[in-house]
Amino acid sequence: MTRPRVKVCCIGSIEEAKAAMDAGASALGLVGQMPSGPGVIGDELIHRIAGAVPPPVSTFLLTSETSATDIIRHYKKVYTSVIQLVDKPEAGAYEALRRELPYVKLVQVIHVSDHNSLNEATEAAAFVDALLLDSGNPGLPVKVLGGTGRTHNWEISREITRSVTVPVFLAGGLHSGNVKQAIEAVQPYGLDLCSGVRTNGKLDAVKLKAFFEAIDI
Ligand SMILES: O=C(O)c1ccccc1NCC(=O)[C@H](O)[C@H](O)COP(=O)(O)O
Repeated sequence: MTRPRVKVCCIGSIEEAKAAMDAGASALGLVGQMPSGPGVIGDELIHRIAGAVPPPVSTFLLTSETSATDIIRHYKKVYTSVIQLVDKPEAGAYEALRRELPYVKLVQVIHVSDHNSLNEATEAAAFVDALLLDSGNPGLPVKVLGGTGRTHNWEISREITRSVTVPVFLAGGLHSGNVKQAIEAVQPYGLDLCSGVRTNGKLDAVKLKAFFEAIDI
């Protein structure tokens, strides 16, 4: 089994970006305005961090916008290499994003809850460069779109990775103690995590090292 790529999310400073890259991260997540969650930073800071990251490492803007116009407006404040859509986009948005931003990679988050998530994933996979399976709940009065620290049903996630041809990242409650089991269960292309490598909201070098050691297979 090859080692999955790792995206360290909720990066809050250039120092955190460097620490994550030094530990072995292939990608960094930069969380824009969200209805809730612990990892949100301002667009000006996202732009600065993205500008400081060298080319082999991807920078993901996490946006909760759902219309193409608003997603493009958000992107044009930060200029990351990837846009991660954490909510379901409006009809026609993927096509408009491809037309307007043909050089930007798109990642769609699927909040895995039940077997409908498989349909949602296969539909989205036709339009994007990768999927990211997470544990949020967009159905709540105040939407929860990530950063929950909770795992979800990995059997459904495994079904999704088997069914789609695009790369799949697994997220939601991953940490050094459960990541090996998660890789075996889901066999994802990549892993994404936020709270599992943080203490009191700050990136924790000890947890980060333990996480990369745990996936050193
Ligand atoms: O962290 C947030 O505030 C957040 C809010 C809304 C969407 C995404 C958010 N975080 C970024 C991520 O994509 C996390 O890496 C992912 O949800 C996994 O988080 P965790 O379960 O804490 O590892």
